[in-house]
Amino acid sequence: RGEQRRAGGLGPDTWAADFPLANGPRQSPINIIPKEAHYDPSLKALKIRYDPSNTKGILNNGHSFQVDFVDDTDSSSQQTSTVPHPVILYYTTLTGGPISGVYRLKQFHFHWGGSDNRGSEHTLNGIKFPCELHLVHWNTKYPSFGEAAEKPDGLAVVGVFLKIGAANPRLQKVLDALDAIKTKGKQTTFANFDPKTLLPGSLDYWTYEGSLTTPPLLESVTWIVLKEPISISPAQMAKFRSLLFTGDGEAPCYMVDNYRPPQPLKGRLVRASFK
Ligand SMILES: NS(=O)(=O)c1ccc(C(=O)NCc2c(F)c(F)c(F)c(F)c2F)cc1
Ligand SMILES: [Zn+2]
Repeated sequence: RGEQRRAGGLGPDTWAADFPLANGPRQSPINIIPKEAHYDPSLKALKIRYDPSNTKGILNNGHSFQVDFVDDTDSSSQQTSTVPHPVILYYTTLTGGPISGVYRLKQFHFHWGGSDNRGSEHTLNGIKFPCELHLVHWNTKYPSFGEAAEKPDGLAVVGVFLKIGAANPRLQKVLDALDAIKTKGKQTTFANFDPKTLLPGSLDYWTYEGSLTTPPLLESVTWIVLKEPISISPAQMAKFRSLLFTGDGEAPCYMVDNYRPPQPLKGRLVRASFK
């Protein structure tokens, strides 16, 4: 895809000019070779705890769409103009796995291709999946996501592969909201969505130290990539591909191929939570 335009910016091959981290020592995504991963019996099971009241909205951000969660306590984010909300009692949190401490879910989003032979960011033995889900969490030892994004242990992203198969009923609520956020900058309300319903039966994972996969490519992500994919049907994939990179009034450009290809491992260890 090289220099091919991705609306609102140029492709991954051009990022190094403005973001020198693009050629850094711990960039993401990577190609995962299961046979070269090291089983680590000290890795704990992932624990995800979800509070249904946490979902905030769904947004077309011009390079993907994301479902945002309430992840801060300041009143502005929870008070509506008239009715004050009770302070959220607890958040959607990730603990266990390769991380220590409590990480809070901020948003989830996807990456996908223009056809079923590409779209995922991580690859398995060089194989690309048509789509990949990212659940983005930040370490609550830091005051905010923005601060955490600058720290080497600041973020944890759970990656889930999607493979073509039967229609996935768990995706339907997300898909139904896409008509309202077709163009860049559009957002709509989205309530009571349990992100745990998007996870596969097994929480076996590979983990390695990496980065954000879009600029500013910050090297602050502990990646946790699940071994078991979830399914998505061709019709559901087509719905993702009907979104636009472009804003209202711009020449329309379909939101496809919003993935960064695998980056050099540079000596990093990939650990497996399973034999
Ligand atoms: N594909 S992925 O690796 O899962 C990924 C996850 C999150 C972001 C993100 O939040 N970007 C905007 C953003 C930043 F990149 C920051 F560095 C920051 F501090 C922000 F507050 C912020 F919103 C980018 C890529
Ligand atoms: Zn992502």
